[in-house]
Amino acid sequence: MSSKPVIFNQTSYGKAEVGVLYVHRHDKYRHSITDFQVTVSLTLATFIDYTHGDNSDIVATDTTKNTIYFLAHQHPEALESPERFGILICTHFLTKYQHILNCNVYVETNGWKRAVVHGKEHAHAFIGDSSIKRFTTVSKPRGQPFRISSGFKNLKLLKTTQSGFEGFMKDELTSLTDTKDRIFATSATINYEFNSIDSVNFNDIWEQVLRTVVESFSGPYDTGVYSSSVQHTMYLTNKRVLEEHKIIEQVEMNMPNIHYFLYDLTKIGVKGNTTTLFPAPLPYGHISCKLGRSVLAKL
Ligand SMILES: O=c1[nH]c(=O)c2[nH]c(=O)[nH]c2[nH]1
Repeated sequence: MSSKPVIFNQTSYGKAEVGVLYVHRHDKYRHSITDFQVTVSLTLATFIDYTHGDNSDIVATDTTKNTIYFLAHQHPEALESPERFGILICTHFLTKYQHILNCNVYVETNGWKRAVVHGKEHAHAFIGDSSIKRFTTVSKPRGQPFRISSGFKNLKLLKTTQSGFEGFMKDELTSLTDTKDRIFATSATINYEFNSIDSVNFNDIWEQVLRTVVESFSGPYDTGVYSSSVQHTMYLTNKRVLEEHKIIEQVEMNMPNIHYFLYDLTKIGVKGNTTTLFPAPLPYGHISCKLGRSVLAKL
């Protein structure tokens, strides 16, 4: 039997879902806000906390929470994007404590839009934009470059035509029939990984990726574009993201196929219903696609 000591290399701990609301006061009445939810996870070089109940190396999760608020207060310029704030937090912990081997920061943003009053954007009143959620994961192993992946979740998309599903495998258990025209509804998630973070404008990239996902799903504003499957639409979207942004190394999408079906009105004597549908209850089709730059080059 080997006498090698057991190596723990998978430990991490920290503070989860720390809510930070920062008020940027431009003047007495005109303000803007940043609203982040931050989770920090640290990995230590030592395991004495786990193996011996010795807490002397632990940076308390309470201290981690205080640090998040302190850094937001002292460096509001870093709040311009969740990525910059993640970089700041990682840099702080790895600089201050040599026994921290890895810092991982996950930031989710809560979106707020200015309230519109009498047709004008309000100076300091906001409306919660609860649906689409921007997120990022910033991690920094000691001595290695930053790893950053970003994206959004919960982007609700629906189109009423230009979607079909035909030619799939049929066997004795198949009941689905081919269709050239169906509703395509989803709640999209995208997560893209950067290959470099030098002089990246994270906000611009995020806006552009969002635009690409919406355009790729929708097609031209008047005729749209035909989707032969959720799979194909996702692949084309990922491909476009990689083609448009050389700084993105790989991209992963998740597009559940949320079903809407025509309601059967013949039961109550109405024939030829083509307009009135119901959202099908669970289950839904779960479909994902990850595409890396090196794979794309070979296709
Ligand atoms: O776009 C689709 N992909 C599938 O794999 C699938 N399976 C299914 O039942 N409907 C659909 N639609």
